[in-house]
Amino acid sequence: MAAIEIKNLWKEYGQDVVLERLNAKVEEGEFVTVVGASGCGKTTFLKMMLGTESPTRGQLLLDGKPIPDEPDETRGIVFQRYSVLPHLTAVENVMLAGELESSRWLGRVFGGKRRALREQAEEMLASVGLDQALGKYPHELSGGMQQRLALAQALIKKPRILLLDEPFGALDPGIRRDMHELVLDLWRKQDLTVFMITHDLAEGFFLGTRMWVFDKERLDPQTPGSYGARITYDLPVGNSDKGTLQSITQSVDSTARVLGA
Ligand SMILES: Nc1ncnc2c1ncn2[C@@H]1O[C@H](COP(=O)(O)OP(=O)(O)OP(=O)(O)O)[C@@H](O)[C@H]1O
Repeated sequence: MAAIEIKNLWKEYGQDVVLERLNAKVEEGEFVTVVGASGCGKTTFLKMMLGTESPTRGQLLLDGKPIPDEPDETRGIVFQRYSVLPHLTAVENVMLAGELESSRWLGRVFGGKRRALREQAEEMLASVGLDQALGKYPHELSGGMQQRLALAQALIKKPRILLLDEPFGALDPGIRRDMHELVLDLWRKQDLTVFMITHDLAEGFFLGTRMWVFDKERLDPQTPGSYGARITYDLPVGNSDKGTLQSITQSVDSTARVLGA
């Protein structure tokens, strides 16, 4: 059985169809990169994976059961600009992410549990290269370091699935390359299944084992919300030729022109 199964999935907001008829199976350990025009529903899909949005039709299954409809320890998420508490240090921010999970009602843990959590948070920060920044506050960290902190927060609960919504979009190219290495390392070492949205096709090709293109097959320029996006390409990346890359770029650009009009 595939770890994740998407069966005839739809998402509509009122009259607007955002996603329609998505079908796919994803095995444990795949790294799926998701590209597509702005506004065609990539984040909406990730939110359904996280459980903060529900499908309007169809099913999203994890191990054959509907994916939990609220965030839990199975899934971690990193956004392009992350939100941490500015008055907490790096290690405290990571501990908080672990605390909220292990003590749902109080939101705090004490004594031996707290010491264990601190150790875990320190290890997690070391694994993302922030061992020298445990006591730093978010405003003392660079953009790349802040995204490392966001990764540590997402991973403290040992999720099976890591959801990344353009996590490196705001970073300089050099820093991005370091982050690529880090994310590939975490993916391999922690046996993660990753879904990562990117606007950068080359990044999608480089990082993924599989790339999905979200695009509208049917597009009415007068009412772009009449039809939803689908997975128009599902490619094992690494094996794709330049022509494919070009035709994806053309179709995504023409949808982007209509949606951005
Ligand atoms: N809560 C909501 N209520 C109504 N419409 C929404 C809601 N959330 C998203 N949408 C609409 O759904 C569509 C898809 O949005 P989404 O953010 O998923 O696109 P995206 O592909 O991730 O875009 P981007 O690449 O710019 O982040 C947009 O038209 C957006 O306005």
